[in-house]
Amino acid sequence: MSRIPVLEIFGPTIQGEGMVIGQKTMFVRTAGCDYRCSWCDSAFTWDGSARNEIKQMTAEEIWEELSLLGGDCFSHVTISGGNPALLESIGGLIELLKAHGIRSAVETQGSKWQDWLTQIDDVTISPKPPSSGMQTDFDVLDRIVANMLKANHPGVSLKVVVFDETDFEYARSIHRRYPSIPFYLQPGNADLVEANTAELRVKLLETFEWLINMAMAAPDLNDVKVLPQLHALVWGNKRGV
Ligand SMILES: C[S@@+](CC[C@H](N)C(=O)[O-])C[C@H]1O[C@@H](n2cnc3c(N)ncnc32)[C@H](O)[C@@H]1O
Ligand SMILES: Nc1nc2[nH]cc(C(=O)O)c2c(=O)[nH]1
Ligand code: SF4
Ligand SMILES: [Mg+2]
Repeated sequence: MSRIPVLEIFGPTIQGEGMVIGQKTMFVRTAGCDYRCSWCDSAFTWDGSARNEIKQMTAEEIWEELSLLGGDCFSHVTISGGNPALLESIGGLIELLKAHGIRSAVETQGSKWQDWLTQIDDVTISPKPPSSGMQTDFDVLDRIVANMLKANHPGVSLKVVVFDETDFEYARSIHRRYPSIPFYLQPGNADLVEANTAELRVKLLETFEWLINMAMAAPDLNDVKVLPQLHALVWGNKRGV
């Protein structure tokens, strides 16, 4: 039985980002990432700081935990990380969720392909802009987008986090490269240590407003959706929400 390294299972909560923002959902967060984004808000999934919390779980064990936590108050599960697309074993979990009538979503950066991606209802691909310190492998990203288009997948979107003007230009180039994919812009949270949510909200709303203004002035982004991290506005930098 192939296992999945799980760092946290939480919910029900709302999806705070992107294409299904506001959707009531459970979260399964896997351990491990092939990237090391400078501003990663989930660095504990890969920096070793939470290594003692990683549980190697079967799909059935994950389902049990989801049921225990969510009872009958959920019909949607979001898989995030880390990078869940590192794990072939997620395929079995998706099948099990489907068998229970549960819809699924995934958050991934578009650096790895898995066949199970086509089985997910809401697929968010989030290529990383220059401020992350990461470099996009466009051969891989092109192939992932092409595979999703070939599968006629109805629920795929691109979401780019933007911290500065260089990131904004990168985001534009992503939209230009894949014009048929619904495109989302998300302001970066630059203060991952602020424990005072009221103070964090002010900063997050300022960067949200900056990003709205940038997008409104860009004629090549007339179809873009600009969204804040809703969960950060509500719960701040708290983990497991
Ligand atoms: C923690 S990542 C996990 C999934 C996958 N590794 C990825 O990056 O898409 C989930 C989402 O959070 C976003 N994110 C991470 N750190 C952030 C930050 N400081 N501010 C805004 N968004 C952030 C990522 O860009 C991604 O869209
Ligand atoms: N509520 C909530 N929404 C989210 N959307 C993406 C998240 C993530 O960390 O992948 C996330 C998260 O951690 N919490
Ligand atoms: S790709 Fe996602 S999980 Fe990995 S370091 Fe970047 S933001 Fe964090
Ligand atoms: Mg998050």
